[in-house]
Amino acid sequence: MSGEVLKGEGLTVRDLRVTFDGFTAVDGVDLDIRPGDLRFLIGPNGAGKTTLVDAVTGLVKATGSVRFGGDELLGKPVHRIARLGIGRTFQTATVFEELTVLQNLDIAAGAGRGPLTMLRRRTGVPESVTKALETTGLTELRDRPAGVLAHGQKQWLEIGMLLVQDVQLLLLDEPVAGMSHEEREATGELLQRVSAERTVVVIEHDMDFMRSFARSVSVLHAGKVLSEGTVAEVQADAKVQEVYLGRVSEPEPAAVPVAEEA
Ligand SMILES: Nc1ncnc2c1ncn2[C@@H]1O[C@H](COP(=O)(O)OP(=O)(O)OP(=O)(O)O)[C@@H](O)[C@H]1O
Repeated sequence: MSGEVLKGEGLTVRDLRVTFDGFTAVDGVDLDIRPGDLRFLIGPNGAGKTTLVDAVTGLVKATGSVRFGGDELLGKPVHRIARLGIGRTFQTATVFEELTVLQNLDIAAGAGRGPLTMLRRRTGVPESVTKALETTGLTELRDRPAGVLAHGQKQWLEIGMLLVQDVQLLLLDEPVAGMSHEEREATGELLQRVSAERTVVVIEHDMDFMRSFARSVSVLHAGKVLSEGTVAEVQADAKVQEVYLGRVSEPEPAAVPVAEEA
């Protein structure tokens, strides 16, 4: 890097393991995600991507080590991990539909603050909220109820709610699922802007979206990291082609007759 100092903290995962009733869903994962990265986690269904994010955010028990900045996250409860500047979105948006965009952001900005501070802040729109509206492109829609927003706009609002909490590590679960092409492009550009100052990890199945916007990629398979690197590097990896990416160039299933069992 050219000596520039990126804001944000890196994520270091070592020998992470998550077991459900004897089944190992995450099986010794190591990850080094540097500050300012836009890392995509890809892999077939059941590879362990969501479980990995659950472990980082404290939703499931894990062994090994997950360090963010100077702090060990494993063993800490969910709310303490959140307070260290780690936030996530889920596959379905979780905004307050009856409240306006502004109110949703305002509530998120007030998270963790006392009622007196909240009252004092009522007089104006906090700068962090104004900035989040601009970053997410929702300024014009600030007084609309979140429930009337398009699917993509709700996802951007959720990302905005993480920004106003000054989250330094954003973990996003399939942020472009169900979005139109235009919404995907806008989301990719949003994530690039966000990751200029923070660290962003995206679980994704959309390979076109990954190719267009990932700065780095980790491929998970059966709970392990199968491959890691730039988009070009993982695409060129024969192991990846075999278990995952190769599928996109395979003939349609209909064109492959399935042999009848004798
Ligand atoms: N709470 C749970 N109890 C038991 N098994 C679980 C639990 N959560 C996940 N698993 C299993 O762990 C494995 C990894 O699941 P996970 O959801 O992390 O995969 P994923 O890579 O995110 O898949 P997808 O792309 O389909 O979301 C799967 O086999 C899943 O069935």
